[in-house]
Amino acid sequence: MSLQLHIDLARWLRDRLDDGTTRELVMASMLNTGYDAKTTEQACALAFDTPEKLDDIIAKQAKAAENAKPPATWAEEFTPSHTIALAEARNRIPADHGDIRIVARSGRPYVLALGNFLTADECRELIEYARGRMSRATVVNSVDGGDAVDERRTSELVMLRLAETALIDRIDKRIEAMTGIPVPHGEGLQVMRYGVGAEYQAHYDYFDFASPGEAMHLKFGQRIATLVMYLNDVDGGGETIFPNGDIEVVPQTGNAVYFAYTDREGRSDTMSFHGGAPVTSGEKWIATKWMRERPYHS
Ligand SMILES: O=C(O)CCC(=O)C(=O)O
Ligand SMILES: [Fe+2]
Repeated sequence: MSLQLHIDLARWLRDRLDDGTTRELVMASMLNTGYDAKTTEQACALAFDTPEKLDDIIAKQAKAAENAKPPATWAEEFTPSHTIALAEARNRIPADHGDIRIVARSGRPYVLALGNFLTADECRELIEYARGRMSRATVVNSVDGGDAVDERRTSELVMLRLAETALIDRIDKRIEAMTGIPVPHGEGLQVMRYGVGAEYQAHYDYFDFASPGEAMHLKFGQRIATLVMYLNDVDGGGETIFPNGDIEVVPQTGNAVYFAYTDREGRSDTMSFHGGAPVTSGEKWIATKWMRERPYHS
């Protein structure tokens, strides 16, 4: 049986071949990010022993992704399983720290740009808390050192636990109050820092049932919505982009972007394809909350 590689993993493996990362490091990195031993073994055998097959997969999957259309049975209007009900009727959402403002809306992809989700003080506190805890986001890159090619891929991150600090608890509860998605459905906040040139290539946040590397994540339930909070002003670039909707959200301290991508029947919306554009000047700090269809934490 041939291995089905998710396009993101295939591209990542291609990049590691290009930058000369060793097989051992690639394997360590995959295991570290949660791939099981068998998938890791098979993916590395494919990439390192038969790179032409890897390129073939990338070419085929890229084409398939381009052609991917939502199923014909979908209504023209996407109805996410979770919307922020208040946001549809009003321009402000009262919260514990003041009003969250709706800055922009899109029906499909379902996207809300939000102002004042966090206060400037909260952003500063979160950055300071995360700064000393950032891990080598990708083992591979940090070993390669800081050359320009590597830097494009390098973002540092830290996963924080629910209620790890009073501030994190407050933010998680604010997200619950705004979205109606209970705190235990949320993964721990992830804080990420991008330097100049760093980006997050366009992707789906939901997991692909067809991909063995991702299927394991589904046992904790599918992701249904994401909130990306911007913790600082970025001098240049770093927009969150939704190419299918031609939407760019500019990162600004305390603002956020919420997007929901699962309909009431559990189907994930391909229109939610999105990424973080390269930072061209300054740095970019975000905190991301991914939310699941059912409790992720028990
Ligand atoms: O960096 C961004 O603006 C997007 C981040 C993102 O897509 C994610 O954290 O899932
Ligand atoms: Fe994302």
